[in-house]
Amino acid sequence: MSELLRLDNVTAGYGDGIVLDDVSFSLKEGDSLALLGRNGVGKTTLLVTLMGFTRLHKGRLAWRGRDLGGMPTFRRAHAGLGWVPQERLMFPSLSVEEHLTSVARPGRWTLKTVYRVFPRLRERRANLGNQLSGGEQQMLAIGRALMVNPSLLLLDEPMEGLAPIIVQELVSVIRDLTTGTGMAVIVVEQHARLALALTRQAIILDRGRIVHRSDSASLAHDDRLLQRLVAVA
Ligand SMILES: Nc1ncnc2c1ncn2[C@@H]1O[C@H](COP(=O)(O)OP(=O)(O)OP(=O)(O)O)[C@@H](O)[C@H]1O
Repeated sequence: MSELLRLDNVTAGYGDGIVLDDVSFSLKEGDSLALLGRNGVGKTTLLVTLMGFTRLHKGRLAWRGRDLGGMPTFRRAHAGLGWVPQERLMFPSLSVEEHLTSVARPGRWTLKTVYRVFPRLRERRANLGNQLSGGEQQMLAIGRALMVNPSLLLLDEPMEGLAPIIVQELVSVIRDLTTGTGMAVIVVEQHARLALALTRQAIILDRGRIVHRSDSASLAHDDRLLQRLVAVA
C-alpha cells in the first residue's frame, strides 16, 4: 500500500491561537485510523486542518506526496478528501437527492450505490434536509461524502446523538466501508471502543499533541490507558 496522507510536525489552529502542536503521522491507501482523546483536545481541529479550515503555523501536510498546505478546500475535496462534519451541515432547502447529486464526482459511488447502502435515503429522497431525523441526516452526510468518491473519508463523531439501533446500522455500514473498498478512513469518536473496533490503527491526542499511537486492537485491550487518556466508562 502506498502512502496517501502524511503530516510532518503540523502545528495549526485558529488565527494566532495554536491547537495542534507538532503532530506527525501517516496513512496508507485503504488504511483506517481512530482519532481519540477527551473533549477539546483537537480531534475536530485535526480533521478541519486536513480540509483547510485552520491556519497552518508550522509543518507540512502531504497528499500522495503533494503539498496540501495552501490548497483551497474545494480542491482538497476534488483531490479525494471526503469530510463528514460533526454538525452534518444539511441545507434546509435541498432535498435528499439534491444533496447527493450536487456534489457527485465520477467513480464507484453513485446515487444507486449510495441508495443501496442507505435504503432509507432512497425512501426519503424527496424530503428536505430539515425534514430528516438525526440518523437520516447522518446517513445523508455520509452518503454525500461518498458521492465525491473520496480516497479518504473523514468521519467526525458519526454516532453522536443517535439511537442505539441507528448506531448499529451505521457501524455495519462503516465497517463495510473500511474493509475492502480501498478507501482510507479516519474516525473521530467519543465511543472509543466502537472506533477501535472499526479501525486498524489508533492515535490519542491530548492538548493538541499525540500522546499514544498503536494498533487499534491492542489499545482496545488497554483499559487503563483508555481510562486515563480517553475517559472511557
Ligand atoms: N472555530 C474555532 N475558533 C477558535 N477556537 C476553536 C474553534 N474550534 C475549536 N476551537 C478550540 O480548539 C480546541 C480544540 O477543539 P476541537 O473541537 O478540535 O476538540 P475535539 O477534541 O474535537 O473536542 P470535542 O470532542 O469536544 O469535539 C478547543 O480549545 C476549542 O475551544
